[in-house]
Amino acid sequence: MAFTLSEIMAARRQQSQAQSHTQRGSRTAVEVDEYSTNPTQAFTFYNINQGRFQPPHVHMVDPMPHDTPKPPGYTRFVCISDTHSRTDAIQMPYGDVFIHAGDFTELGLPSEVKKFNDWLGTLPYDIKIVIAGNHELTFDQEFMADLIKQDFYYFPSASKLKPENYENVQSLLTNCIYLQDSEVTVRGFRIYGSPWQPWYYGWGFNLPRGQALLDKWNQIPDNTDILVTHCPPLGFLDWVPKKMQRVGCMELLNTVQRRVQPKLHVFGHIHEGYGMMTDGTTSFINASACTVNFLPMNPPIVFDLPNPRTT
Ligand SMILES: Nc1nc2c(ncn2[C@@H]2O[C@H](COP(=O)(O)O)[C@@H](O)[C@H]2O)c(=O)[nH]1
Ligand SMILES: [Mn+2]
Ligand SMILES: [Mn+2]
Repeated sequence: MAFTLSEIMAARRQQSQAQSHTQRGSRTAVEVDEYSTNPTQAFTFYNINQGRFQPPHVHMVDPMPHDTPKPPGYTRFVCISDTHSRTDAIQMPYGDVFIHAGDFTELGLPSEVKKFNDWLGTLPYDIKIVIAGNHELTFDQEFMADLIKQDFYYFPSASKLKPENYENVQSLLTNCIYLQDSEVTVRGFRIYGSPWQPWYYGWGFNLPRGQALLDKWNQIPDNTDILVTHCPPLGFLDWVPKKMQRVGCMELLNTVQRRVQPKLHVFGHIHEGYGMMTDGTTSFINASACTVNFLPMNPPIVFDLPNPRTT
C-alpha cells in the first residue's frame, strides 16, 4: 500500500497531535476521521499501536488466572461476551461485578432472552451488567419496524414474532442492569454501555462508520471508568483473519484514547479477537466466549480495579 507525501505528512500531524494530547493528559472533542470508512488502511496509515504514542505502551496482556487472590480494596470484574445462547457449559469464576458485552442470543427471540435471564439468575455476582449486540434484534425497535416493512425477508426465522411479544423485551432481563446508551454507578465505578457497531450485513444496532457512530460515542460521559460496547475500537482485538481485515471503529478508538480514557473497555463482537491489551491508560478486553465457529470455548476474563475513594 503506497501513500503520497502529503498523506504521510497528514498522518504525522495527527500522530503528534495525539501524542501531545496524551502527554498533557488533555481531552479533546473527536471528529470524524478521513480514513474512518477504511479501518484496515487507517490502521497501517496511522501506525496504530506503534507510532501513535511514545514510548509505545500498546501491548497484549495475559488474562489473570481465575484463582488469583483479589487484593483488599479492589473490585473484581468478570467479563464475558458473545455467549449466543450457549451458556450451559461455561465455568464462571469468582468475582463481584459481571459484565456481558452483547450477543447473548442468536436472534433476540424472547425465549432466548428468558433462558439467558434464568442463567443470570443462577450467577453469584453482586451486580450484573448487560448490553445488547447485533444479534439481539428485538432490542432494536427501529430495526424491527424495518424488518416488518420488508416482511422479514432477511430474517425469516423471526417472522413468527408478534410486536406484542418483543415490544418490551428488555423487561425480560430481571436479573441484571441492562444498559443501552446509558450509565450506572456501582461501587463507585461509572459504567457506560452501548450496543452499536459498524454496519455489517444489516443486523441490529448497525450504523454506518463515521458521523452516525460518532454521534453515539459522543453520548459517553467524559469521566466514565468502565466502557462496555459491543464492537471493538480500531486496532484493539479487532482483526478478522479470514478477511485479513481490521474491523474496529476508528471513531470509537479516538473517543476512548483522546476523550474518555476509561480504565477499562470491555467489548466482543469479533470472536477471533478474544484476549486482552493495554495502551498504558486503558485496558481493553475482548471477552468473546464463542469462537468464530460459535463454540463457547473461551473462558470469561477477570480484571481487578482499585475501589474509587469515597470522601
Ligand atoms: N469482515 C467483518 N467480519 C465481521 C464483522 N462483524 C462481524 N464479523 C464476523 O462475524 C463473526 C461473528 O460476529 P456476530 O456479530 O455475527 O456474532 C465475527 O467473529 C467476525 O468473524 C465486520 O464488520 N466485518
Ligand atoms: Mn457474536
Ligand atoms: Mn456481534
